Parts: sequence; structure tokens; C-alpha cells
Amino acid sequence: MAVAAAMAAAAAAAFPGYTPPLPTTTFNITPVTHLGPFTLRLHVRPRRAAAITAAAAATLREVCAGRVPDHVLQRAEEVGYVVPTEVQEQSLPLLLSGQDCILHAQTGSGKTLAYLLSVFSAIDFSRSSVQALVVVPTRELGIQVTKVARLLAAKACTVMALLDGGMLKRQKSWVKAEPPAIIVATVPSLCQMVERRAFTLQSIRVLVIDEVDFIFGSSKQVSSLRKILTSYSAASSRQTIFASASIPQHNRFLHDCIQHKWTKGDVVHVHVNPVQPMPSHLCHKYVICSKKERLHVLLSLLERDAPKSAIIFVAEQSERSKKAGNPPSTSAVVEFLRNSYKGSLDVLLLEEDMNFNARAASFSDVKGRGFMLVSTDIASRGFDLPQTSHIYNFDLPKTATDYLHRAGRTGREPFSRLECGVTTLITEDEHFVLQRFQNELKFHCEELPLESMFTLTS
Ligand SMILES: Nc1ncnc2c1ncn2[C@@H]1O[C@H](COP(=O)(O)OP(=O)(O)OP(=O)(O)O)[C@@H](O)[C@H]1O
Repeated sequence: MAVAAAMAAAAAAAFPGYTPPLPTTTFNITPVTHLGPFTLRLHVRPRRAAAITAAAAATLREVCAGRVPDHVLQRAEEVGYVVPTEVQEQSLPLLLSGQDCILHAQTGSGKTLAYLLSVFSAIDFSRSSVQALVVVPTRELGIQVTKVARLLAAKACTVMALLDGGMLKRQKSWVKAEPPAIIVATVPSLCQMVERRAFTLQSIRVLVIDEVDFIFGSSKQVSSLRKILTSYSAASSRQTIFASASIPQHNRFLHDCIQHKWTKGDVVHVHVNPVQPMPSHLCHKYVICSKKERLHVLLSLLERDAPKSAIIFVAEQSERSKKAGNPPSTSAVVEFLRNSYKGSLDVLLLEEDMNFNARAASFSDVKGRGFMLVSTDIASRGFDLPQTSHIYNFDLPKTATDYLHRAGRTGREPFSRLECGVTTLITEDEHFVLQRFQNELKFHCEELPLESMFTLTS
């Protein structure tokens, strides 16, 4: 052992950059067969630690060589995608071989690029037909995925976004005149188009369902999703990819995929970091205060944190409150901040009831400059605004999964370990719920005493 270590040290000194192989462990196994017992010798070499793998890792170009067209890889490099993230490194060899996959990895880990590279490897750029379909739960995520797909395609093929009911009439004639190779769509828009026979899904080679647990969890969308998976096209004739940071009961889901023929029988579950669902560089805090104190505590937090950009999550308005004619809580928070917050960030609003144009405008406003976005949970899935340094849960999320996705809107620069903050405002009665989330998601949340808030504002 000492001799091997000395030889490795000598080799490292003689050849800078040389990394000696990790030591091999040998196990002797003695199975008993009908021929009698014999000894099997197993040599096991451990994987290097993640940091070392990343440093010595192949580039994205090397991982995709021969599978993804060169012009797409060239664009990826120009955009800044040079080294694969962990989920890309693990999933791309499978995805690019055409394997059906469930991509299950932390928020901000780079699942979008992984499945888009698979899409670009499968489509025939010279054919004029719909060949790939990416289904998303919200328009905002759709806008974002379309943007990345168009950046990579760089006019070599058409990418169409079907996200808004109001646009569908015009888009129907565009699809017929010149079928796009890739369509990014929300479930209702896609079903409307297919039911109006604007196009069929028979020719698709790749079907991606992003945020799959969210779409399956929506009673309004689930039956349409089942049709997309089984009636409009067949699993045997396409590659099917599901992606999410949270797939509750994933073994059951894997079983359902095969049983219901949503995928082929050899679908693979790529689960990165299974023991740690929450990204480790997020710093979680909470403040216990009454509902009346909440706005002032929020203001105080914004003054002490001075975020680069922030998202403030507010609960969706209940049907009862809507019927009573009350304004939504999001509006009250926006109004308060516009009157009281003295910092430099723009205060913006995003919620379900806004029309498509207002939502799209609000979404594009936040791109590229400092913002403070007040939103319901529609901003919690897939939203990628890497400059977001802080998340505030003005209202406690309903479930641990919602907490995970809200928190995951920060800390979205894959190779940065910069600490980002997630702060939750709770009443005394809600404390046990937050503790349950911590147990389920395995993270630690530190209390900020209320007194420290008021010392700062007074
Ligand atoms: N190889 C890469 N190199 C550099 N940046 C990358 C790479 N892959 C992805 N990114 C960036 O990482 C960020 C997060 O990626 P992405 O939106 O795909 O995450 P995700 O896994 O889909 O997260 P979520 O589950 O929250 O939707 C994006 O800003 C993206 O541009």
C-alpha cells in the first residue's frame, strides 16, 4: 500500500496534471453452484468525489459527440454551456441513445438542457413535420424553454410555442403551412390544436413532459395528459422523457409508466442526489410573527438582506375571498411595497388572473435587471431567473414539495456555491408545519428572532 502511494506521488510530481487512479478494493465471493463452491474475485474501484469528477470531466461537446449536430453544440458553447452539470453527465449517454428516461434531479440542476439536447439529436432538420413536443405546466416555463430551444436551434429549425388560447387560431394556420420541428406547449393549448386537427402527434420522435408530477397532480390536466401519452401517439414509436425535481413515490410512478404504456418497458429512472432533495447552498431562515406584523417584517428583511433580486411568494386567493370581492393578497403586498420600500429594485406582480400579455410583459421585465417579484405559486415551477438571490415565503407553502420548488427559484447557477437565502414568515401555529417540511426535505431552518426585525426598522 505504502509503495503504491509513493509511486503515485512520484508520478504526480513527474507529470503535472496526472491524477493517480483511486485504490481498488478486492472482494472474494464464494457462491455455491451445482459444480461445488468456487471463489469469484471482484475488483471494485470507487468513483471519484464529485468535485474531482467535475474538474476532470469531459466537456459537453465530448459527451454529445456524434449524436448532437455540431451547429447545436457550437451554439451551446457560445451561450456558455461548456461543462455538463451532474444530471447532464449522468443522463446524456442514456438520452442520446434514445432511451426513455425519468430525469429526477434538484431544482436548477440543468434538466432543460439535458432533454433539449436529446430533442436536437433525434430530429431530422431537413424534414418538415412536428418531430418533438415539450409539454410544460405554465406559460412562463413555456416561454423560457422555447427561448433556450431557439437559442440552440439558431434558425436551423422552427420552434413554436403554443401557450395562449387567444393565439391558437393564427397558429393553427401557421402549423399547417409550415410545420415546426419542435413544439413547446401547455396541456390545454396542445389538446385544442390536436382536437381541431391542426396537426397530429403520430410523427413525433421525442415527447418531453416537464414538471411531470405537477401536471399529473392537476385534476384539470391529468386526463388530457393521459391522452397525449397514449391516444395521440404511441410510446413504442417515440422517446419519452419525464422531468422534475420532485417525483413523489417514484417507484410507483416508474411502475405506472410501464403498466399504462406511457413509456417503453425499459424506461430508466435517473435520480441524481437522492438523499438530498434540497440544493445544499441555500440558507433557510424563519421569523415567527402575527399576520398583522407580516408586511413590516417583510420590509425589515428586505432592508437587512438588500437582495440582488427577490421573489416574494404569496398564497393564491381563495374562491371564498374572490366571491366576497376582496382584492388578492398579492395586490396588497405590491401596494405596500410600492409605498414603503426605498430600495432600487422594481416591484412587479405576477399571478394567474393576469392576461397573457400582462403576464408575458411582467416576465420579460424581470429579465436582466434587479427586481422584486410578488407572485403566487405560478412562479415556483421551472422559473429560471439566475439573478434571484433571495426568496421570501410571505405565506407558508401548502406542501413540502411546494417549499422545495419555491426555494429552488434561487441558487440557480450550477457551478456557483454562493449562498442564497430563503426566509419564511410563519405564525406560532404554523411552526410545526415548517418542521415537518424540514424533516421531509432534510434541511435546517434557523430562527430569526422577531425583536431583531423591529430593532432594525425603528
Ligand atoms: N452545462 C451548463 N453550464 C452552465 N449553465 C448551465 C448548464 N446547464 C444548465 N445551466 C443553467 O442552469 C440554470 C438551471 O437550469 P434549468 O433551468 O435547466 O434547471 P432545472 O433542472 O430544469 O431546474 P427546475 O427543476 O427548477 O426547473 C439555467 O440558468 C441554465 O441556463
